[in-house]
Amino acid sequence: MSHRVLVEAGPAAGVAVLKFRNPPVNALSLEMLMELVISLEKLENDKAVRGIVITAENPGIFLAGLDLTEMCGRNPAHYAKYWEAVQELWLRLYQSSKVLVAAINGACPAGGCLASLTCDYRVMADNPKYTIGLNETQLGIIAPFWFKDTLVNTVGHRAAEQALQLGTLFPPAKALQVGIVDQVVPEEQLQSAALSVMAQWLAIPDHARQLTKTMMRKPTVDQLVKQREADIQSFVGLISQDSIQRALQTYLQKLRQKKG
Ligand SMILES: CCCCCC/C=C/CC(=O)SCCNC(=O)CCNC(=O)[C@H](O)C(C)(C)COP(=O)(O)OP(=O)(O)OC[C@H]1O[C@@H](n2cnc3c(N)ncnc32)[C@H](O)[C@@H]1OP(=O)(O)O
Repeated sequence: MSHRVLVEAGPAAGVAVLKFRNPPVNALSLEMLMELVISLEKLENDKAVRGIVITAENPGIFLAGLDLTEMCGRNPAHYAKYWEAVQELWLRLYQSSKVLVAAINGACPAGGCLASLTCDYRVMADNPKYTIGLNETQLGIIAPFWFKDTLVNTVGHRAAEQALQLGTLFPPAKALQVGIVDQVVPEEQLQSAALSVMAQWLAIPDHARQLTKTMMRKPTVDQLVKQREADIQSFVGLISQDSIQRALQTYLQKLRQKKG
């Protein structure tokens, strides 16, 4: 039974809707990652499902990214387990044979942006409070190579380099201009727009679309698969450094003090 992920049958045949519901901000905790992987595996094995719309149950925050509390003050074994789960989610999403459409109905920083970038198409609600991007450098950390490659595959090298170095969080219109999202629509039309684009993608024969997707994504997937363990060790080494721990603690404190 999943608490943090809700899967519903969509209004159209062959379409499921996967909703994030991990209050307060839909951060990707270890439990949330594991529930997502299980839900995605079930959907992947369900032949009746051809497409999945991915969204947040409550508008406002799509996904707040990785859970910072999983990366602060823990031991190396925990960091390793957490990072393996992050890798697993990315591999499931990026290699999914289904059509994935992200209906971005809230803030979408870092790991949230990465999850949306694994989808085949991104529709974002036109709300200036919502931003999207890989903002890792703003936290004093570095996006791993497979985060970077997923962005490069979406927006090209120059735009990705600039966005990554600056850790830019783009509001909807700018995200559309850069190509991080494919469509921006009024907030109340988000779900219908996602279903409409899903129908267009499902009009293509599955086998041809799936083989094309694999052809396009395989080199990026292979890069991580062949050095998965080394990538875990590299993460554990970096995240355990005092300077990185201090940077993350400072960032978390700033988030907490924002309210006070
Ligand atoms: C070094 C080696 C390489 C490492 C590579 C690691 C890659 C990391 C990628 C990531 O995903 S890092 C995480 C990046 N995420 C963010 O920067 C988002 C931070 N959060 C926000 O900007 C805001 O919280 C929000 C999502 C825009 C929502 O704002 P809102 O005003 O609605 O809520 P808050 O009051 O800010 O937050 C409520 C509550 O939640 C806590 N929180 C927020 N984000 C996270 C998070 N990502 N992880 C854990 N906890 C989070 C926040 O601290 C508040 O907690 P409190 O105890 O209630 O004060």
